[in-house]
Amino acid sequence: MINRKLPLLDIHRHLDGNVRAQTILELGRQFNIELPADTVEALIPHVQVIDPEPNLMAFLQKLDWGVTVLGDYDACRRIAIENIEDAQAQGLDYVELRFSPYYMAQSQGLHPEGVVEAVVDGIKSATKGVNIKANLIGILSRTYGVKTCQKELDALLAFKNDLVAVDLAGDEIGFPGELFVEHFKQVRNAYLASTIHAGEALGAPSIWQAINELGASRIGHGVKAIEDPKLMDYLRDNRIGIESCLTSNIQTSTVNDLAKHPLKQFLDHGILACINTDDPAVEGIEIEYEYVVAAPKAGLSQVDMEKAQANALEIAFLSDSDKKELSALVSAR
Ligand SMILES: O=c1[nH]cnc2c1ncn2[C@@H]1O[C@H](CO)[C@@H](O)[C@H]1O
Ligand SMILES: [Zn+2]
Repeated sequence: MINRKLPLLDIHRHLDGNVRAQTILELGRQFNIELPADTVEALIPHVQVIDPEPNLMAFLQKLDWGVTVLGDYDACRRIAIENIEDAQAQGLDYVELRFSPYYMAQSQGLHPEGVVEAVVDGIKSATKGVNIKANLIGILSRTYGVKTCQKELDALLAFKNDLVAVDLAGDEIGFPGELFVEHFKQVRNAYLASTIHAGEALGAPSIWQAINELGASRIGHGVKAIEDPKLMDYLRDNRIGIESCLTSNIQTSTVNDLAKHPLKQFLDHGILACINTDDPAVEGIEIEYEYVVAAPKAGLSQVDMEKAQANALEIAFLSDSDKKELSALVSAR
């Protein structure tokens, strides 16, 4: 269960993997984009994973309608605002929302920089005067290749003051981290942190590469760390956090049974691992489901879940004073 006396965070949540089905329908109509269905019920199987997909890439296809309907910058702003509304409705105190401006821009010919501007603007306006804090992480969608990722990075760096980190997501097997060393040099030079999707589709060497060559201070998924005892020690000793996403790992067939998910072992080893959603609308889950249903199935006790909640705050891209403030706010409620 979620302990409401502790701050509730989701620090691995894709804004563009979390577009409401109703919004996809409405934007489809607004921009005359033909959708595979014209009711929410009939659209669900096209935009949501129902049974586990055979692999990561099959899972990722389910995100596509959510960005295909982004016909203008206001549509991008709208989904950013709705992401804050939904996170707040879930009782989240703090979210790190990540998004790929090129992925959001490409279908309808928008400019990635305009997309970043619209998302930043939407998040700023939606978080004013409400009880939720949010930060943005920019994504390089590796599936589009090295050159496109450079353009995507340029668009993100134009708004570097509005971001806390840069991530690398998409096809880990087809576009391994080795291709993106130059990109993450620029990320470091811009004084931004990096968190990298690694050890999800590839093994432990991909996690070592993310740390040593891309400068990752956190790892998205990191499931395969369990295969390398030296890496397990390294993650613990260097306080490199793991953003676990339990249901996502089942739906991508990264793990075939929650009882075999390594999160419990990460926690027992003293690694700063935490519980997150990934792409909630696409997965048909929310943060509460991860704590109430998925985490117990993965063998976590109440104490483990509270540890995971505390770890999320520990590794969040927030200053120490912001972390203290968040804790104080929550314990006073
Ligand atoms: O679980 C995941 N693993 C790897 N990449 C992902 C995952 N979920 C979403 N994306 C990728 O993130 C970008 C949109 O934010 C897209 O590139 C999408 O394919
Ligand atoms: Zn992810």
